[in-house]
Amino acid sequence: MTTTTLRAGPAFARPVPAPQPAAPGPAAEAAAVGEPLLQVDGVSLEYRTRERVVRATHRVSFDLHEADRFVLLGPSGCGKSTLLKAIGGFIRPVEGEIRLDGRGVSAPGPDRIVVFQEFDQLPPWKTVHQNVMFPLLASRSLGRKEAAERALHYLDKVGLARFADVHPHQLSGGMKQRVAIARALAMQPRVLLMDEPFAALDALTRRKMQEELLALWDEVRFTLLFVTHSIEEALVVGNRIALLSPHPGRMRAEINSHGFTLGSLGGSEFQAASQRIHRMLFEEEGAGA
Ligand SMILES: Nc1ncnc2c1ncn2[C@@H]1O[C@H](COP(=O)(O)OP(=O)(O)OP(=O)(O)O)[C@@H](O)[C@H]1O
Repeated sequence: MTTTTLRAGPAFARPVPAPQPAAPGPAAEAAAVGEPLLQVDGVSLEYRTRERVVRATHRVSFDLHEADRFVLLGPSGCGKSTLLKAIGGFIRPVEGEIRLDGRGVSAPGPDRIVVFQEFDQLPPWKTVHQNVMFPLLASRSLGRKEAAERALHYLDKVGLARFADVHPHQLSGGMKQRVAIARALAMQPRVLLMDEPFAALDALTRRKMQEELLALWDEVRFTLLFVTHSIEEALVVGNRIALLSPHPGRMRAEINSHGFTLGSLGGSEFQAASQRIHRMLFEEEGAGA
């Protein structure tokens, strides 16, 4: 779809139908041909403490297909990180189901790797190379020689092969995030989950990292689920964007955004799209979903 299509309201945003009750029964059998890679199906998530229950998301549904760059966009507290944790297998839905390749997700696994915002996700006593090798060895995915080769391959992809033998404290914030991305991609997950990975970077580095992520995607074509609360970042990084309403998060709309790139920044179509999303997120509160 081109940016021209994005001007047209109905094609730009597809309103989300009324929430359906959670699908009953066991997880589906093996993935059928053409079935989405990841299905989030009527998922409600809660935190339970002794005093109260906090509902983080309410009956959220979306599908991811191979090589999608799918963005979860919504205001602070709408449950984006919680959804990512549930897809990672760290939290179980109280209703609905998450399926990967047609099978219910019930625990963390090497097919779903998360890159976080924090710079301290790399053990400081390991070199960059050892950091990228570590999950490959810990999960027994590869032997030492193959893990070393695969790690170097992905370090090269993020432009850090020269830094293989240094320790994380010798790297800038952006470089540490590149190592975290290389480490995640080296596992060759079915879905790469990124939770505001560039939010702690300065504006210029953040833009550069977005550019590099897109270049990397062009080369590797991984499937990405990316969380952000930046409208601009969502439009640049995603080919599809799910808009979540404020707490508890519900699907407000899904937007097709693959006509935008970093080159679109500042352009009138880009600004119009940003403003429309802003209105959908904040001004039409209560009118949607
Ligand atoms: N461990 C927890 N215990 C209780 N409530 C929690 C916990 N973690 C998150 N919450 C609540 O769940 C809701 C969703 O939080 P979550 O962190 O998923 O939102 P978010 O959209 O990722 O926000 P942000 O953009 O600020 O990171 C919020 O109301 C939050 O206060």
